[in-house]
Amino acid sequence: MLKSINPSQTQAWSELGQHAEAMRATTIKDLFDGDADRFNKYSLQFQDILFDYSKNLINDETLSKLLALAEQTELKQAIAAMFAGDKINATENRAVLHTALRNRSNSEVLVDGENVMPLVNAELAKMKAFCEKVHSGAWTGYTGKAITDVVNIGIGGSDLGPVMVTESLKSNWDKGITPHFVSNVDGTHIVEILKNVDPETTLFLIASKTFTTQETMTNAHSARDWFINAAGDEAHVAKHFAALSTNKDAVVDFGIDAANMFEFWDWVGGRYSLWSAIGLSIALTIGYDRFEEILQGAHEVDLHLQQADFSENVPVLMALLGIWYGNFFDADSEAILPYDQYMHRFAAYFQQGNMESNGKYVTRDGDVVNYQTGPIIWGEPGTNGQHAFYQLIHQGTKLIPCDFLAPANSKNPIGDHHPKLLANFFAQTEALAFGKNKEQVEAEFAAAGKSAADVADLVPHKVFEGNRPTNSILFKEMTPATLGRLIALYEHKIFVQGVIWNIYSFDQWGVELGKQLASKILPELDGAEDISSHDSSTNGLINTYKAWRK
Ligand SMILES: O=P(O)(O)OC[C@H]1O[C@H](O)[C@H](O)[C@@H](O)[C@@H]1O
Repeated sequence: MLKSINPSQTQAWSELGQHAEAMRATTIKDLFDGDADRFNKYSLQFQDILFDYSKNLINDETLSKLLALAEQTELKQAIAAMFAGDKINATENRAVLHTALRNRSNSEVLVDGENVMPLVNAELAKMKAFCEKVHSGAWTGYTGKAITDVVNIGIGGSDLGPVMVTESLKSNWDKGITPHFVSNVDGTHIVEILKNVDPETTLFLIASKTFTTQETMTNAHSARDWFINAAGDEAHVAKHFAALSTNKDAVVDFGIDAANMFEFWDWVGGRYSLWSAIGLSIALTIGYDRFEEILQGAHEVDLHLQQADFSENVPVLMALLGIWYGNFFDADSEAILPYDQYMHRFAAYFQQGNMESNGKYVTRDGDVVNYQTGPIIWGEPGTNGQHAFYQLIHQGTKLIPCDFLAPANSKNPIGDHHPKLLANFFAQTEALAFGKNKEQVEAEFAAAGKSAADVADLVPHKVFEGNRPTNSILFKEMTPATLGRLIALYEHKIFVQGVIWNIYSFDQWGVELGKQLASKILPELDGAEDISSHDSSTNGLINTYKAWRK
């Protein structure tokens, strides 16, 4: 159990409040003007990743107060508790040990007195053996052909991680396997995927921690029906369906052989499960060895979180910077902007990671918080975002701290695409921080031969205030280990923030009510009679749907 400490009652919090007032009087530009060494001071290199946080509205005093907040909210103890297998997910009475899944040191990790590493290692060995069979062609479909396509059927944490990782590592798809992902209960999703795969050479992975999720079970049954219809015999299911789950009974009830089940455990949260059997679609697509490299990269970050001084601890600094803006400057969202087309689902992945973890309004004591918790996360790959929503980041009325991410080396270095891409990354962070003041705008007009009087009306529209904070995360190139590191950095940022905000980051009760109401409404959609059991809006929507449906 984590101790309940209200961060807003700490000494550090009130000092940060006063300090934030003082910092409003300065700008990022002033801070750079006053310190030629600012980049060296406020950037860190972790393995092949450069984390530059110098373009933030912070100074040494800010950092020392933020670090004091981490201390006063007992972050160190919370980190130790998580890695030790304490049941820090108290509302579900569970340990939080996605870190054990990637514990490459194989040191003992105890849950209820039992070392879980033998379980983790056995499951990894099973995944490895399975990948080898599929890749070598030893595992065949019902007509003796090798597998060419893998369809992962899952949603939320059983979908977003595998989608994001396989996409990010697309340059490593060299095992002859094409992955597909079906998540939405909208029939369109599975129908469109099934159009492109051949039952003889397709393997379905039914990915669900609980194996009860409505969307996944519905899609799994439709896939099974489609397959049996083509194969003509239920006995062939064994060669084409595997399950990734914690719920053996439900897997067997569904008709999947327990031998084709890859297991994980209740101490792995869904949105932290790509490191587990849920990662099987990743391992099948890029190869098991590369999957292990992802685990290795994440493990390095796990050690860094535990061992590095907080002042040099990348996920801790990321978390503290988020708290600085969210709690002391009222920022309510953060943008994640990867300048890497392969990372196009990275922000979407961390929408679940952040918003399901830290979208909580009660403290660990059950009291309503008196401060902001988790931010809204959003983002698209650069440069597309630049031509869509950056206007608001540059000149809107909202403060939006942004993370810019990019590889120094492209997997597709054609022509001058990559220098152009990175020039945009660097230019955007520069523009956001330093802006363009009135004098600069006027000087530009003057240089173009325009008189001050003629352009006076236009000048305010062309002024960029700047002072928009960004983090820059530059890495050498996208490799499986690098991706593992990047994901783990963001995961631990979320954890650190949840600790400081005194909330439970590893449950997700907020998604339950909608599910319950949907299962109540589903039978009401049968038949033609009008419904009157809800409020007038819900009744009106249901009854109009019934009247309109063909
Ligand atoms: O893996 P499953 O049990 O099917 O759960 C899939 C997803 O659905 C739930 O509603 C949760 O909100 C998610 O955290 C979870 O990842």
